[in-house]
Amino acid sequence: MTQSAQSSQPPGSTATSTVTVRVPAKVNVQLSVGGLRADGFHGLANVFLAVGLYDSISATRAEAPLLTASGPDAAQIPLDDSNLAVRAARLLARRHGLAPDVHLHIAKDVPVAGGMAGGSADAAGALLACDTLWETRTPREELLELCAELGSDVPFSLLGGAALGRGRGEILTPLEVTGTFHWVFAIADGGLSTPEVYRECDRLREAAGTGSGAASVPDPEPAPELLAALRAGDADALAATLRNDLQPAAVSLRPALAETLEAGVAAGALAGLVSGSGPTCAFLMNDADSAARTAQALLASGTCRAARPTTGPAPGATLVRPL
Ligand SMILES: C[C@](O)(CO)[C@H](O)COP(=O)(O)OP(=O)(O)OC[C@H]1O[C@@H](n2ccc(N)nc2=O)[C@H](O)[C@@H]1O
Ligand SMILES: Nc1ncnc2c1ncn2[C@@H]1O[C@H](COP(=O)(O)OP(=O)(O)OP(=O)(O)O)[C@@H](O)[C@H]1O
Repeated sequence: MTQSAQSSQPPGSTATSTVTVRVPAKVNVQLSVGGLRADGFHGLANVFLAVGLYDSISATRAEAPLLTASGPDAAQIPLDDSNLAVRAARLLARRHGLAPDVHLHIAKDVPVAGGMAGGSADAAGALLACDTLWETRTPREELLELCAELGSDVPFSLLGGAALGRGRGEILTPLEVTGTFHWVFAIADGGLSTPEVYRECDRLREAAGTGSGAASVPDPEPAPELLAALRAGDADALAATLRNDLQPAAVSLRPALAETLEAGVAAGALAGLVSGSGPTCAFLMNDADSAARTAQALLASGTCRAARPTTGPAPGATLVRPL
């Protein structure tokens, strides 16, 4: 699997032999991080919101496995067997005793290593696309279990909307949301490694003398005011309760993020926070007009590479071809 392509359609695809799935990015409106567990993960109270930046994953029957990618940042993703979409296709094929002979094509729009679960989106998309192409009809619960095997964020990429993630983030409870929240995402040059950001979080906790183990960090809980703000569709109340325990670690590894966060708030955001493990910064806005203005001001501030206005919640992995 070592080929890249620049077109948005997989080469050689035909209308009948290709399945395409669209999958959203996410922002964590609450990311409360518990102590480091014995298995190397952290217990979380993780409130996910899917937002309107999407990757599209196409699956086409092929004689042998092949992966291609397109989009401005496609060169940043691995095209070998470490790609999460490839791992997803192999996992599903193994589950059903099939050969993983499929051409996967990723049309990439979610920032790479940006804290917006782009790789997870591709994994969830590949699972759904291959399950449809191969007519394996895997029950939803089983698909969610396969997602969890691939990564902590992957089940949410399949589900979309808004959800509380417990455990390491993979145990999901859908959440009620009223209306639409407006956001601007400030995309940085270069990514941050998720395990490194968690390690930095532990290091900062140790340095502060609070300890980083499961015995010393209280079990994280979702904030009732934040869940109420989502239920009510109240952007001001949500802005007052946004929280990301990984933010100090992301800013410690990338101090320039402090300037991006300041620039967004100075440009009219209700509040800003680092998205997940960063370095993308997320700004909650009042409406679409202020989102467009703030995106322009952020770009002009020179504190980010790109600024994208969008909304959430967005639907989870969705079949877009064939309809
Ligand atoms: C930061 C978030 O994006 C917030 O939603 C997620 O917690 C990260 O989820 P992800 O990228 O799917 O992460 P995984 O692929 O499951 O794990 C990658 C690495 O991140 C760290 N990790 C991840 C999830 C978690 N609850 N605790 C962790 O400490 C571990 O070092 C793990 O080896
Ligand atoms: N399909 C994929 N798309 C992007 N990155 C991938 C993919 N498959 C594997 N990777 C690897 O995973 C790393 C993390 O990429 P990803 O874009 O998922 O980060 P992220 O959005 O910060 O993740 P998260 O928010 O879930 O922690 C990349 O640096 C890349 O090496």
